[in-house]
Amino acid sequence: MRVHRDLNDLPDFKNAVVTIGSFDGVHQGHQSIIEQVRQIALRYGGESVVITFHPHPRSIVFPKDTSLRLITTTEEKIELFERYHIDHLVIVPFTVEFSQMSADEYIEKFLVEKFHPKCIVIGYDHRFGLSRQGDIHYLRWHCERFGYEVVEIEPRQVDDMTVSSTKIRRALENCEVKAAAQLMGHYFPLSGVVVKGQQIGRTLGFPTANIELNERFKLIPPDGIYAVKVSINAQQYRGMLYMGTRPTLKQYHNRTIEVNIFDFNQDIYEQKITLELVDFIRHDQKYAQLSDLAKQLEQDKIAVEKVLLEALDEDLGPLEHFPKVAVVILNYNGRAYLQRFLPILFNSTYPNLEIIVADNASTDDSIEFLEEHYPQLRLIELPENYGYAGGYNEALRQVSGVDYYVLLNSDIEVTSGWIEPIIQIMEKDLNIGAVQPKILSFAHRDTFEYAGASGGWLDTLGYPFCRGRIFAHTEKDTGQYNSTCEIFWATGAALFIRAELFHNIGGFDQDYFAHAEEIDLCWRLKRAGYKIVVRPQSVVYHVGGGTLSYNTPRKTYLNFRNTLYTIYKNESASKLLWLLPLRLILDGLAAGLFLSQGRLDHIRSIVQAHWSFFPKLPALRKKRREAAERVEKCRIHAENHQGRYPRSIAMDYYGRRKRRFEDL
Ligand SMILES: Cc1cc2nc3c(=O)[nH]c(=O)nc-3n(C[C@H](O)[C@H](O)[C@H](O)COP(=O)(O)O)c2cc1C
Ligand SMILES: Nc1ncnc2c1ncn2[C@@H]1O[C@H](COP(=O)(O)OP(=O)(O)O)[C@@H](O)[C@H]1O
Repeated sequence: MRVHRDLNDLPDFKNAVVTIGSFDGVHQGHQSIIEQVRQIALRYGGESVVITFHPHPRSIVFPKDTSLRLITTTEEKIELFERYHIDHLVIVPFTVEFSQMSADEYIEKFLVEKFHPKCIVIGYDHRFGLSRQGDIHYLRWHCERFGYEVVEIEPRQVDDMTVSSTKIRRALENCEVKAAAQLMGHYFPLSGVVVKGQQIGRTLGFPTANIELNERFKLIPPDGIYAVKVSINAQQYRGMLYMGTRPTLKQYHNRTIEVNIFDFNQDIYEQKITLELVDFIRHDQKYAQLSDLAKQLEQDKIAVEKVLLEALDEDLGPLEHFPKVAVVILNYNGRAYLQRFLPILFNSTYPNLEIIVADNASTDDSIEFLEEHYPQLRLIELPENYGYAGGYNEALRQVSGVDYYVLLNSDIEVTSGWIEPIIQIMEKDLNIGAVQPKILSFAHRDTFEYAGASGGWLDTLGYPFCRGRIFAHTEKDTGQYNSTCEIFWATGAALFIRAELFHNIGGFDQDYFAHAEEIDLCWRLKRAGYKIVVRPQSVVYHVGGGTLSYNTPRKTYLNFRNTLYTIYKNESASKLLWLLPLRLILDGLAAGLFLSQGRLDHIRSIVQAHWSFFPKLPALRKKRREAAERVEKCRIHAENHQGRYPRSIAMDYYGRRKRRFEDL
């Protein structure tokens, strides 16, 4: 798009198809006019031209009227028009002199002489020239003489636009920036220049770039805190916006507009900054002390992070390119599953996909089956059964040149478009390390599946549970956990992870053999500052218990031992001092539960688990140190605690009878 601001320096437009207006907000009504202009231009082989004015004509014609409120400044309109692919934007300098042109002069000296239009697209209410003499009829009256065509925008469309502008203004005045965005077809923009403030922000741990607006008529939503997207120098960031009089500060009470930008640390004084308001978080408030405000800011940040992640769902356009994805199934005697589920996997719509089966030394006829029926599939034959952790480590070492790994259990039925929504979000946010889809039960298709459900959480004592499954209680899926959000761990049953990151963070810990190794892997990623996310737009069905059926003594052993490993490797030293002894007691209680059920071999499993952990503690210190080194090597931010439940899930489940995740 070319922007012209000087009427004496316009190009020779080719078959110009022109529309004229103030286009405040460049909302959906305006967008449909722009689309009409583009279509007509296409028909004539001409150029699309939007003419608008700066400053706003009303501010010149009625200089004493200060009630004017604009949704968008001229600079913001330029950025928005850019998105809608017009060829030329002409910003006419609106002066008293310009306003005094007669309707005839406006047509002849301005429209015809400057633009030589082939077509003028205009609504019934458009007026021009001194005292608003000219209208669409007048324009039509002259069309033969000047050789242009007039296309009238449907009256209903014009009226809808007026209604829409009013609704947008009202929504913005009521803090409803999300509703305004829906009406506009884009977020409400707020732009200006970063100026110096009182330098208090940095002392609170939240530096805030103070913004000076450059349009006195700009409509500003009410004071409060908003989740925003931030653009500086064509770079996108996320942040939280504050607008208010800072009642907490004793000495300053001027209204400020300031933004704390996440994951950002640059001096940007005097630079241009544009915000897009995604959602309202809370109203301005007075705090007794600055330390209380700082605590509140921590909470605000969590709320804003959540809102921005959810907003991603609506923002994501189609994928522009398709990074290479390798789905790697680790198979152990799963021929029946391969036969059943591979054809469905091959129906995946994602275009840049390699499907690999790594065989963990199966003793059934898996290999023969694959060689006969899937010669196109890459088969990695492992010499022995390394378990889940070791099997994947070995196999993935042999899978290079791909951007993403998808670790998929053999007993999963995918859905055709299951890959795209996940790659979309991982491409958009580089801070996301791993993602899981929504995991439903293969047998009871409206119910979450035990392993993973709609995302993994971890309680304060290190007990995992899921959004949709707590202990043995799995919930029905009624869409209650359909939002994309951060979690603590993503299930290894269907785990999307950046390929390079998998290796850099050290892959799985092979000592686990199987069970809960993904929690350890995800925890390391979280410690390095990465996000783990569930993307419920992607759905898969899991048979479950496929390789290691639930409730076997072996599984109990691995479960208890591996949980101890995970805690010991990842928890802070000070917390371990009380947590490990407490776990001993709690595991003792679990043993009591097994005793009451007469399942003595499970008690033996717990004893074995402890026996293979506690005496080995000195040796395990090396493991802990190595994990910490890996974490430091991969660090992108401070440790990410999202998805860590601050209470005991057992207390809430058994004591407070909380069965559903949404009741926690
Ligand atoms: C997300 C966010 C929320 C805020 N909420 C409040 C608030 O409720 N009450 C208040 O007095 N100040 C609030 N502040 C403003 C702080 O007082 C402000 O950041 C501080 O005065 C720093 O100003 P400075 O940039 O001029 O140094 C908030 C700031 C941010 C970034
Ligand atoms: N994460 C960040 N968010 C906002 N501003 C930041 C950030 N990191 C560094 N800055 C810089 O610090 C300034 C804000 O710091 P602050 O102590 O609030 O000072 P001031 O009162 O002058 O705004 C910004 O103008 C910007 O130049």
